[in-house]
Amino acid sequence: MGLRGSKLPEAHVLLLGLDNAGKSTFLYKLKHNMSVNTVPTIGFNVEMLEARKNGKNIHDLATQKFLLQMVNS
Ligand SMILES: Nc1nc2c(ncn2[C@@H]2O[C@H](COP(=O)(O)OP(=O)(O)OP(=O)(O)O)[C@@H](O)[C@H]2O)c(=O)[nH]1
Ligand SMILES: [Mg+2]
Repeated sequence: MGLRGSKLPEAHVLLLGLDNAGKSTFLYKLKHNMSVNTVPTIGFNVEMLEARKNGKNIHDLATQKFLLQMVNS
């Protein structure tokens, strides 16, 4: 966590899962709010996300129900 000139705290989040689990799909759904076609990731993906997007606080993402809605919508 850090501030880096912003009032919003900064967090580094590591998303781990088995091959083909949907990690990249989930990451790009969060970042772009759209479902993207993915290819198997070689190495890893790194993206920066705003803590607040579309009026939703990132803390709202903690519920599984919300996560499933995000990915499947
Ligand atoms: N039905 C369904 N398919 C999903 C979902 N999320 C991802 N997929 C599909 O699962 C496949 C793998 O998704 P990826 O996001 O590439 O998975 P990954 O975990 O990044 O895979 P690696 O990079 O190989 O580790 C793709 O064909 C996605 O379309 C989901 O919520 N439901
Ligand atoms: Mg991937």
